[in-house]
Amino acid sequence: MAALSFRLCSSPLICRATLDNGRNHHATDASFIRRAADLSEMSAGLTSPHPNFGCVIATPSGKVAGEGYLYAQGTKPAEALAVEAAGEFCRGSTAYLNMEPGDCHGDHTAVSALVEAGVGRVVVGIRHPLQHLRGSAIREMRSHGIEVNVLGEDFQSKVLEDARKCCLLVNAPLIHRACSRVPFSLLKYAMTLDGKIAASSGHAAWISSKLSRTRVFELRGRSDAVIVGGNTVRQDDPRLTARHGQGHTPTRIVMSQSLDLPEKANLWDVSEVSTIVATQRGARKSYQKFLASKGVEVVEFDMLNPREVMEYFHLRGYLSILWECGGTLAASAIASGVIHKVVAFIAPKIIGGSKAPSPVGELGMVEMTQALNLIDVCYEQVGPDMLVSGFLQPVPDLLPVIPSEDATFEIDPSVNPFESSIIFFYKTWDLYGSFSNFSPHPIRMPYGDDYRTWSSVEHYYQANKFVGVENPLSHDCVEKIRTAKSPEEAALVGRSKQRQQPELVRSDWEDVKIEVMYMALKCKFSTYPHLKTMLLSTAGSVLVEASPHDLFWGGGREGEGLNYLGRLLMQLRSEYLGESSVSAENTSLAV
Ligand SMILES: Nc1c(N[C@@H]2O[C@H](COP(=O)(O)O)[C@@H](O)[C@H]2O)[nH]c(=O)[nH]c1=O
Repeated sequence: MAALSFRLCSSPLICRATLDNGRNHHATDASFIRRAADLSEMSAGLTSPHPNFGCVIATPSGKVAGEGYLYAQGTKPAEALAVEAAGEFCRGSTAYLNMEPGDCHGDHTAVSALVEAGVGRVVVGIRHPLQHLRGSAIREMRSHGIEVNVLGEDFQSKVLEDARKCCLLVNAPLIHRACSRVPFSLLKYAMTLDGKIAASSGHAAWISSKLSRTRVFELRGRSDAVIVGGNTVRQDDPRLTARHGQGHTPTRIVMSQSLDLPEKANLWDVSEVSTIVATQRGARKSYQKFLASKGVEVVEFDMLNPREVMEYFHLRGYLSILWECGGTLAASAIASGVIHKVVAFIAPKIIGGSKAPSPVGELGMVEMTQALNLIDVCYEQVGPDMLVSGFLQPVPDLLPVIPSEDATFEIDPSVNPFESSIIFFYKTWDLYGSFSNFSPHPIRMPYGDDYRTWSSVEHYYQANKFVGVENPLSHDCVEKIRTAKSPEEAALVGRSKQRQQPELVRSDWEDVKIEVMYMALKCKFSTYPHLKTMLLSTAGSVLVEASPHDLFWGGGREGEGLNYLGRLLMQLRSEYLGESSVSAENTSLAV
């Protein structure tokens, strides 16, 4: 902008004014984009990690008219919330988004909210990192005549570059998901000034201060899972809970080749939060049975190494993992290239001990020049401790754009990079994410002799477990689920109640659950024409819910799952296709 005006104007005074105006313009854009990035993280710790969206709507005079952020996967988009808050001030305003809209493939709620509100200009921090969503919302907004500027594309400046960096950081997990097959992993440890994570006896309580450990609880609350090795379980008997009093508690993962683990451990108490043990295939079958009897999920791997385990949890839709392991596992994870960021709490204390363990074990480096240098290092004092954090791998800026299926076909028709006969879907941000029961598509379903609206299929499905049971506690469950603020909260309540108080569940649930799900899907896909179109567009392909651990509704890790969700969607699709072929026949007969 400034460059263009400089070329056109003659008097230096005007140029300066225009230039300054351009710079102010940038400063304003940068400050609102940074605000949107901050907003986008507001749900951290409340819900499980999801794509972070924040939206600030500013009037032409630079006043904030409305703000919003995505609370959880499958809830109202940030843009729609900001438009609601801004009301009539949206007309002619500018909307600032940390990231291009698109929590759900094929969903237009965010863009239509901005278009219908009469927003005049949109500034976007970064394009959506996922290939199937990247660029479509920007194209759609421009097609409605909205001026859309993307930082780093339409104009550059230092202040804007810094704002753009904030947008990259708040969605680092999603960006890493877009271009690697592992979740974003953060290695955290606390060590004494002389580099020990425990005394030589193994005693470690406590190295870092209470304030630092509170920060650790926050880090846990921002993670899908916290992972430790067997040694940590034996030494510390940790709980690994978030203990920050907010909503989200991460799954605990133990990696143990031998399953040489104690019978009694805090991690085997899964009443509040689940635990998964990753082990070598065939290890200690009797102990695996013991863990299963405690409600601990055991996942076997042919090769138990950090990359295999991380690729598996990537399939489970995990975005962020916190490694709180000992030095041996930390070294193995770093060597496997799965650690992206390191967070070290350094306490001003000396413990000594030639055998005292250090944070990172053997990496095979013999010269200091081989040391791994952190990038974007931050230093922060936390109480008496020093927090040093930085990236082992930079957040990829310009992603290797994975060519879409059509683009690949154009390049070389003989190459068929995608198994087009099978369509996998899982998280709402995945391709065909709208097929997920967590997608933000409210449905109106018959309820008793009335109708009720449910925020998602998941809300409706979970509530139905407790319908028709005399026990007043069952009615409470239905209400608690119906009013849950997100599909994930509805699932959490439904599943934990079913596990803890099975007597509250309707006696015929196992017989009716498929029918309940089918009715909900039928309502969803007939309520939203674009979803029905998307479903019909998959004709000829097998639909599989790519959940590697839900072996009833999902496809399972090696296809061993029953995939009932995929089956019901295919059944619905053929019903629609049958209808449309019948109607096409009628039409042709009518001609
Ligand atoms: N000793 C030590 C840490 N130890 C880490 O915390 C785990 C215990 O978690 P929890 O049982 O939830 O309190 C332990 O297994 C180890 O991974 N962490 C820190 O931030 N600072 C400390 O000084």
